[in-house]
Amino acid sequence: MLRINDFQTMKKEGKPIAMVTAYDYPSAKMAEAADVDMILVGDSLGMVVLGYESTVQVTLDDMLHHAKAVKRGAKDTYIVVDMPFMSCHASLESAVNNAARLFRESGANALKIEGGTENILELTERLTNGGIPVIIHLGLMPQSVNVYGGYKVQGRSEEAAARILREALEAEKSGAVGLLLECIPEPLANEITGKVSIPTIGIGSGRGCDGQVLVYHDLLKYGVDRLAKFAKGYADLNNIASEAIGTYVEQVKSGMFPDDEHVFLK
Ligand SMILES: Nc1nc(=O)c2c([nH]1)NC[C@@H]1CN(c3ccc(C(=O)N[C@@H](CCC(=O)O)C(=O)O)cc3)CN21
Ligand SMILES: CC(C)C(=O)C(=O)O
Ligand SMILES: [Mg+2]
Repeated sequence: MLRINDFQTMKKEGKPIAMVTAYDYPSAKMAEAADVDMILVGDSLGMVVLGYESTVQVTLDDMLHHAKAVKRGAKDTYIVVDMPFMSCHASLESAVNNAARLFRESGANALKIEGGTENILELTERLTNGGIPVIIHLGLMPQSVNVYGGYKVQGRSEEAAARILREALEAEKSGAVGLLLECIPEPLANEITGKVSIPTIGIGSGRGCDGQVLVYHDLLKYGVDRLAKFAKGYADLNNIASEAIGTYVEQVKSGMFPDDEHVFLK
């Protein structure tokens, strides 16, 4: 299994980091078999696995349930788990307790937290001091979709770009072991990547990040109807799955299944 210092070395040597999300035992096994460098148990599971409108509905117990399954499927891959909606905002004390529980019970290698506010950076310092590696998620933070009024590229204005750059530098100072940059313009992601010594993993943030992450169900076109501009489908499991299930239904109805091969004759 790769460790956090390996990812720093990959950054230094210009070797891209490949990360994919996984949410359960089979997706984790597939990701590990494909030799991904890191798995993210993303709170996007609320949307692509549970069918919620956004990630806002996802709870700490949901994250634990899925993260444990991922860990069982990928025992030898670096696993990052998302802190879900509002789990870090009630108070520093409850945030520390929530993070400690998710980290301890999931067996994750690091936690990812959305936000670069002073409170989140203070939390990052506390968790780091306590032994929990933190990845800070900046740019488009899906848990704030109701504040933005939609999933929109962030950091397009000069002021917003300057703020995100400052948050990135402060996150590094607070001890964050990595940055997740979501949906920011490529030049801003490149500037951040050049100015921090911790690895940047991008989604919708261009070619210059130290690594890339894609949502499993987007990568495989599985259960999602429409891909965002930045996502790339490398397979079409929607068609494969619906054709296979359709054939099964036809064969049951026509009496073709089960056949001799699939019954116990005695
Ligand atoms: N299936 C899936 N893939 C994801 O990458 C993903 C999720 N779900 N759920 C949680 C968040 C939400 N994400 C999203 C979803 C949509 C856009 C989107 O449609 N963006 C517009 C940008 C419009 C603009 O501001 O110019 C796009 O056209 O891509 C972006 C990020 C990323 N995450
Ligand atoms: C989109 C990625 C970065 C994420 O946070 C998730 O999958 O939840
Ligand atoms: Mg997430």
